[in-house]
Amino acid sequence: MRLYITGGGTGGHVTPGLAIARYFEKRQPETVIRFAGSARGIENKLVPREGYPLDAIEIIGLSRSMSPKGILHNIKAAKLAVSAVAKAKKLLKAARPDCVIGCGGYASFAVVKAAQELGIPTVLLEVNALPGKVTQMLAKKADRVLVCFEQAKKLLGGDEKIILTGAPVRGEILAASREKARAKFGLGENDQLVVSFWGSMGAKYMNEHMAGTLALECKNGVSYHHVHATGAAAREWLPKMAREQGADFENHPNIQYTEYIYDMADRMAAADLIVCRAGAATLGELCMLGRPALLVPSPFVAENHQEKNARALESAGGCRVLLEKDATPQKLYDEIGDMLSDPLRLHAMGENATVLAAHDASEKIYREILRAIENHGK
Ligand SMILES: CC(=O)N[C@H]1[C@@H](OP(=O)(O)OP(=O)(O)OC[C@H]2O[C@@H](n3ccc(=O)[nH]c3=O)[C@H](O)[C@@H]2O)O[C@H](CO)[C@@H](O)[C@@H]1O
Repeated sequence: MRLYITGGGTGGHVTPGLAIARYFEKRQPETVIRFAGSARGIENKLVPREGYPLDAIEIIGLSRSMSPKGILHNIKAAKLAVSAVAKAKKLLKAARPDCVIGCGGYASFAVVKAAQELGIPTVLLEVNALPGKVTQMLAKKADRVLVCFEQAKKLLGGDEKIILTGAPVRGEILAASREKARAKFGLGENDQLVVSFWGSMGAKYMNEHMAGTLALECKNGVSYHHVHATGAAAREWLPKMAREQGADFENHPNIQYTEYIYDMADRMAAADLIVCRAGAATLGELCMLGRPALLVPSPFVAENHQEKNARALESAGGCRVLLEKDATPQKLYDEIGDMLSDPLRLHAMGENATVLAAHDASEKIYREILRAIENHGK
């Protein structure tokens, strides 16, 4: 079996692909897997780390602006899309996959489009409640469209090749043990750990606020541990900004920052509270691990879909939602303190989150990919 998995730009389009790859290898160890992504996306860090070959596709997203600059950008994007499809065809002819799996992002558009033109079976995975543009454009010719929300199924027309599987969660998340993870980080029974990050890429505005929150924590000498992932863009300026506001990290070794949390499964499993955005992959992980969260949905995503994701978890009692406009440094600090002050309530919140976990998603996805290959062209 040969699979070609494509997706990228942000982690939310890469980690589900990696989860599918790992699960396929578990079920069919001889599977040969390649990835394709955009030339500059986060997949260039994440995919090689997992030991898979990654082909780069030169492609850029469309601008929503109708200014002369926006129009010029879109002309360039359209030209690149044409050459990206041609390049993807060459890559596919060399890789000869049995199926191409598209997990979203512009690079996946080029590869899935090329596969459809070459007559190779294609499966799309749409992790969001509101299907993205790439899914909308490619769904018609795909052999299967796998979705994670009922709402997405309806919005895509609801025909029988659109299948509700749930989001695949990385194997490390499924295997994580809270006890082992807490021992790994040297946490005692009464130690509390807060883990925060703003999606796979960081977020400028929320990172500015988190700098203030970290400064408040340092100044007030909080008793809990806090690890914040800045994302690549804020790696340099966030700690500087926090220091300017009085964060003396050296004297408060409990308060730490890092560019990216690579051992997220252990960090999440060990955490008493997770503070983050409401991207689909992240929410799937929170539910699978049953961890309580304070969610600050990004308001800058298509049709505000993160708030919809977050409200679904909130109505199950699995998180607290704080809108970005209200998430000042002081408010974040107060909410974190308030949530940690009631461990029983936090525990109940984590338990509530597990109700939304899609435990059999990977197996369902595996079977649908096999069916797509088997029934292709019939
Ligand atoms: C701003 C934006 O467009 N966000 C979208 C993007 O989010 P984003 O790329 O942030 O995606 P998700 O929240 O879905 O996934 C992030 C993934 O990165 C991991 N992670 C993150 C930070 C870190 O330091 N370490 C780490 O391992 C998380 O555990 C998770 O597995 O794709 C998602 C899936 O299409 C969408 O729902 C989001 O709305």
